[in-house]
Amino acid sequence: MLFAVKMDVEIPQDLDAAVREDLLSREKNYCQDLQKAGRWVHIWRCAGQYANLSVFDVADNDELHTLLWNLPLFPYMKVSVTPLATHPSALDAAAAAS
Ligand SMILES: O=C(O)CC1=CCC(=O)O1
Repeated sequence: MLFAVKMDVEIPQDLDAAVREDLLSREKNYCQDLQKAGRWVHIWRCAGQYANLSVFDVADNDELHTLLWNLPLFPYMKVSVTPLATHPSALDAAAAAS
């Protein structure tokens, strides 16, 4: 199942710099591990925002919830989830088949 997920990041300005760097490092590793596993299939920066628009390919809502809940930055994010369905005009074979 495909989900579009928008993550708006709001890290407090007064968060300790070392804690911030550790969070960002763990977030990057977590994200890249999920990309390698084929779960996190797109991540795009939303231009002009400290936010990303991502696409996840997961078994179900529960798997998505677990992946999002375990994001190191989760406590500092607003997350919105949109389930995706096939668009009838899509040329992309992978999109049409899913
Ligand atoms: O910078 C962001 O958009 C937050 C984020 C999610 C995964 C990652 O590596 O950074």
